Amino acid sequence: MPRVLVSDKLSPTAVQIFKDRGVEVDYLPDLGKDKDALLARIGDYDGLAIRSATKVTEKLIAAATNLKVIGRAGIGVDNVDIPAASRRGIIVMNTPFGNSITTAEHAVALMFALARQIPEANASTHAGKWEKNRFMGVEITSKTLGVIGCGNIGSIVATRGVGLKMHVVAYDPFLSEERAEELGVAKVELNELFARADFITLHTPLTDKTRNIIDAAAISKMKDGVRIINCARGGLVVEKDLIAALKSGKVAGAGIDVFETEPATENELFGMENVVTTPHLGASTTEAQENVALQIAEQMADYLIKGAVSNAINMPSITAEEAPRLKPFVKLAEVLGAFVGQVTEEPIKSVEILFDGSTTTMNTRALISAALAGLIRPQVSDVNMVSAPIMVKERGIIVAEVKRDKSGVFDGYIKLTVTTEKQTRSIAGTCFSDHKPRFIQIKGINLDAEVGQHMLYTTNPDAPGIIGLLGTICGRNEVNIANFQLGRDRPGGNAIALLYLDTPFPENVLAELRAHKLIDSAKPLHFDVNGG
Ligand SMILES: NC(=O)C1=CN([C@@H]2O[C@H](COP(=O)(O)OP(=O)(O)OC[C@H]3O[C@@H](n4cnc5c(N)ncnc54)[C@H](O)[C@@H]3O)[C@@H](O)[C@H]2O)C=CC1
Ligand SMILES: O=C(O)C(=O)COP(=O)(O)O
Repeated sequence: MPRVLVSDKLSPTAVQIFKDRGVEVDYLPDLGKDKDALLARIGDYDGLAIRSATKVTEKLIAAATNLKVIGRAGIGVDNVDIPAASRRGIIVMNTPFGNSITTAEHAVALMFALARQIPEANASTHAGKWEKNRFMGVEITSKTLGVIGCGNIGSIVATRGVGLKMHVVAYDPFLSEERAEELGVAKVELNELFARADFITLHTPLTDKTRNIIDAAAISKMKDGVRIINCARGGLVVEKDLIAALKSGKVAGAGIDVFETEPATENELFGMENVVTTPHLGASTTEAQENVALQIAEQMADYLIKGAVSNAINMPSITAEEAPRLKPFVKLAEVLGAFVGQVTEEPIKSVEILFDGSTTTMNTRALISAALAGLIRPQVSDVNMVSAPIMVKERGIIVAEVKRDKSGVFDGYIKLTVTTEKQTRSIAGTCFSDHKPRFIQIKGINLDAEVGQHMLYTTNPDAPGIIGLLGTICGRNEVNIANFQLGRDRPGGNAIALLYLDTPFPENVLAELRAHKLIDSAKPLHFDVNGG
């Protein structure tokens, strides 16, 4: 039974779902804050369910020897070292929509709180001061709202702004003109947004590109008296620059939910009159927490129990519906990769994966990941569909995908072509209705070979005697041949033989075989035909 640790505070719904789905679960909501205790226990778990308090560092991942999936009950995954997780083959998934409305509403709430100084007025009224003349707000109607990052949350904020009769301008390099029009916002460049906005709200993920997007230089381009709202991530705003601008009056107010360092218990922003702060509450509503807890538990259980992948950051999605059709082709892609990976001894420069006919309509991203995993497994044993693309990229290997209409007798097939400094190798295969992978072409030579756990691959001149030679050697060494396939490019030309054996071909007989005049090369191959 797979075992999951919940190390942040999640709705009890998650725990119930894990139990109902047959996943053992430990709910330790404070463990995420205790780095050492988490490190000591993480090795016991197949899954880790978190929010933003648990920091999944490279060190934690190294200790997580059984971990297969990290589930973020929420959106931002900047607290997870994704490259480290990917390298270890651990899937990282989130719930990209579950808390977006709630977070957008929090941004709007902070905008109103700033415009009407509600927190200070509230504190003053509670203190019995009745300072009616101290508080003078601004209307938001007809003001310009600048949205930086117009994805799920930003676009909800934008439409709320439109509904509140604001002029909304948005900066997002990935926002299309059509989508902007649909939302009723003007798509602008960042400097124009700075120049025009009365309120600026941030909704980008924290990445190397967005870090410090609001610094002193950016603030200097803004209108005097601008108000800034950050419900995304602390690192987007340089806090010391914001504080200086608040002190000088350049920025009239800031609504800050997220901080450079969290938990934020000491911060110069605290106590400033024109600053409204909340302790990372963007996602904290009953509705959102119910949504994200339910979703992450279902997604993690789906993966751990059925192998279905949804909302993964580092792996293509595989739906529960497509999984059965895709599975044999994932295996096929993997054995094609494994074939080339085992016969290639020099560094690989590029890989082309061609999808022909019916395979073009499949989840080719998943199939490419599987082919790459098979390809590099002979060099890095601990690799899977999650880690293969990143490892291939780290090795500087260029990967190309080609799709084409049905071109031959097969309904569809996959062809892998690998180029090294010395040569180009290709292999093609398909699956028939028995769902078993078959090699249909090697080095441009057609054949029809079942894939077995133990195989022997030889290249040889097309000449009489090869079958007898291989049969005799196998017989003498008590290796039973389950299947024997031959192919050649032309009579008397280049030929190949592929033997499917019941046991591994003995290593000590290889030298003898390779020395024979009928053999150009001989390579024992191993395929994981049952796993995965
Ligand atoms: N305060 C809180 O409790 C919460 C905070 N968040 C934060 O909000 C962020 C945004 O969430 P979603 O809208 O769901 O993400 P999303 O991925 O739907 O949207 C992000 C948008 O930012 C855009 N973007 C990326 N780089 C950019 C750049 N350099 N400049 C401008 N735009 C850029 C993207 O094109 C995308 O449209 C999350 O990454 C998370 O960090 C999310 C939920 C709750
Ligand atoms: O979903 C997100 O990105 C959030 O920031 C929400 O964080 P939380 O789950 O409340 O710790």
